[in-house]
Amino acid sequence: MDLVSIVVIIQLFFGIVIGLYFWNLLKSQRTNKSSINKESEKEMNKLREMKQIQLTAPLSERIRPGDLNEIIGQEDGIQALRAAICSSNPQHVIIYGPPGIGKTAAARLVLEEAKRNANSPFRGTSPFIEIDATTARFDERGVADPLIGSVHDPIYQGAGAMGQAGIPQPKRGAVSNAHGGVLFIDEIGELHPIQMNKLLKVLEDRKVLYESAYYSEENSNIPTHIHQIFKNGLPADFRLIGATTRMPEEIPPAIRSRCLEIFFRELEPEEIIRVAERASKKVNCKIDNDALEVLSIYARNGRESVNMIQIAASIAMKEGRDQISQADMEWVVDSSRLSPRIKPKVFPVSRVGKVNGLAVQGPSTGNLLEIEILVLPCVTNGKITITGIAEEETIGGQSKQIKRKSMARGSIENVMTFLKSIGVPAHEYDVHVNFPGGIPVDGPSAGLAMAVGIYSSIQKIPVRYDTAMTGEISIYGEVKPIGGVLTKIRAAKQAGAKRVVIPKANYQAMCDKITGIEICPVESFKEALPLILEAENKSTINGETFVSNPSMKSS
Ligand SMILES: Nc1ncnc2c1ncn2[C@@H]1O[C@H](COP(=O)(O)OP(=O)(O)OP(=O)(O)O)[C@@H](O)[C@H]1O
Repeated sequence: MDLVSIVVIIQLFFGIVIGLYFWNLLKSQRTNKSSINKESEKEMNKLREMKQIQLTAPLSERIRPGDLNEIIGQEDGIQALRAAICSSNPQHVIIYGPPGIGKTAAARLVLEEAKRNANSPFRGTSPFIEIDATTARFDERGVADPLIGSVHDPIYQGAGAMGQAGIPQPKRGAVSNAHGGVLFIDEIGELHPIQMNKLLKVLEDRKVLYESAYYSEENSNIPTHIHQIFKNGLPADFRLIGATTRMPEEIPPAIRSRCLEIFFRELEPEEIIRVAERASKKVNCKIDNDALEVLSIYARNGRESVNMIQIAASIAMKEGRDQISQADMEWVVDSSRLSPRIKPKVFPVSRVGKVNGLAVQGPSTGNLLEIEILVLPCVTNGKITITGIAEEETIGGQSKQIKRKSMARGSIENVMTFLKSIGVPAHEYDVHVNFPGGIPVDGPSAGLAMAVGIYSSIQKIPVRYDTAMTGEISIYGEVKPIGGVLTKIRAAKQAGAKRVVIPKANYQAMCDKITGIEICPVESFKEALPLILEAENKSTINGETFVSNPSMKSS
C-alpha cells in the first residue's frame, strides 16, 4: 500500500468520525427540540385547563369602591387628588395617611375619572401600573430592577439567541410600563435611597437611560430598536402617585418638592360604620344595628371594617341567611382575636391640674393627650419632673437621622419662665408633669396645656373637663401655631370635648367644616385662661387680669 492510499484511508476515517459526530449532534438537537415541544404541549394543556377553572370573585373585590364618590370621609383629600390628576396638566402626587383608609382605592380610581375629561392628556388606553416599594427589590449590579428596568447582558443565563449573538437587551421596568399613564408606588417611603434617586432622574428626564459594557454603536448585529434605546433612552413619561403611612418629614425633600402633597385622614367611628354598611350592601347582606355597634368598637379603619363584614357575611351566607347579626359579629371578634379600639376620652369631671392636651401621631392620626400636674411647695428653688415622655426623639428619614432631646422638656422651661414673669410663684413649687397613656408628645405643642395645668395647680382652680387645647407658648405668653390642627380638632371632638382652644394663627376656613365642637382661636395665655378654667373670679397679677379662685383648696 503506497503512502497516498494510507493518507486517503486516514482522511476517510476522520471524515466518517466527524460526519458521525455532527449527525449525532443534529439528532440529539432534534430529540431535544421534540422533547421540548412535547413538554411545552403538556404545559399548554395544563394552562388551558387552569384557565377554565374560575371561582367566584372574592368578596373583597366586590366590596372595593368602584367610584371616587364611594370613598367615605376623604372628601378634602379626593378633591385635591382630582385637582392634581384630572386636570389638563396633571401633577405628581404623594398621599399621606394611616393604613386602610382608602389611599390605594382612590389612586386606582382617579385615573379612570381623568380619562373621562376631554382635556386630559391621559387617553382611554393609558395604563395604571402599581408597585409596592417594600417588595421592589433591585440588584445593585443592575441585573434586575422592577421599578426602573435593567439591561440583560449576554453573559447572563437565559440571554437566549440575542445573548449568544453578544447583544445586551434592555428590560422595561414599571416606570416605562406606566408611560402615558399613572405609576402608583404604595409605601413610597420605604423605597431604597438608590431607587429613589434613580426615580428622581426618571421624573426629571421623562425617560430611562441604560448602559452596558456589551453595547457598541458600531455593532451591526444589534437590532435598530436596541440602538435607539441605548442612544435615546426608553420613554417613561407618567404621573407618579405615591402613598405612604410615614410623616412628610421622613420623605426625601427632593421627591416632596416635585409632588403635590395630599393628606387622607383617619376615619371617624361613624364613617367606619358607613364603610361597613356600604360593604354589606355590596355583598347583598343586611346588617343589624347591634352588629354595627360591635364593629365600630373593634374596627380601626376602613379595611378592618370591610374585612369584618366579609367574614360575618360569609358565616351568614353559609347558614342561608341574608342578615348579619350581632352574634355573627361577636364571633368574628372572638375568632380573629380583635382588641377594642381604645381612644382616650375627656375626664368625667373638672379637676385641678388635669388638662386635656392634643397630640398627632403619624401623618394624620389625632389623640387626646391626658396631662396631669401636681405642685408641691418647696423650700428653695423648685425642681421640675416630667414623666411619661420619650427623653430623646429621632427625627429624619432613612437617609439622615438625628437625635434630639425631647422638646416637651424645653417647652416646660418656657412655661415656668412665663408664669414667673406674670407673678405666679412657680419657682416656689416642685412641679411634676405626667403624660399617662404612652401617647407620644410631639414637641412644644403641649406648651399651652402645661401652662394651664401648672397655673391651675398653683391657684387651685379646676380645669374644664370638656375643653381640650393645643398650642406652643412663648416666654411672653403668646400662643404660637402648631402642626396638624384639623386632626387635633377632630380628635378633641371624638374624645367628647365640647370646646377646643387653638392658636389663632392656625385658624383657617376649613375649621368651620367641623361641627359639634366650639373652636376658640386665641393669641395669648391670658385670652385662653377664661375659656379653659372653671372659675369665674378674676384677679389681677402685675397689672394683668386672670381668672382665679383662691378659695378652692383642692380638687
Ligand atoms: N374611606 C373609605 N371608604 C370606603 N372604603 C374604604 C375606605 N377606606 C378603606 N376602604 C376599604 O378598605 C379597602 C382597603 O383600603 P385601601 O387599600 O385603599 O387602604 P390604604 O389607605 O391604601 O391602606 P394601606 O396604606 O395599608 O395600603 C378598600 O378596598 C375599601 O374596600
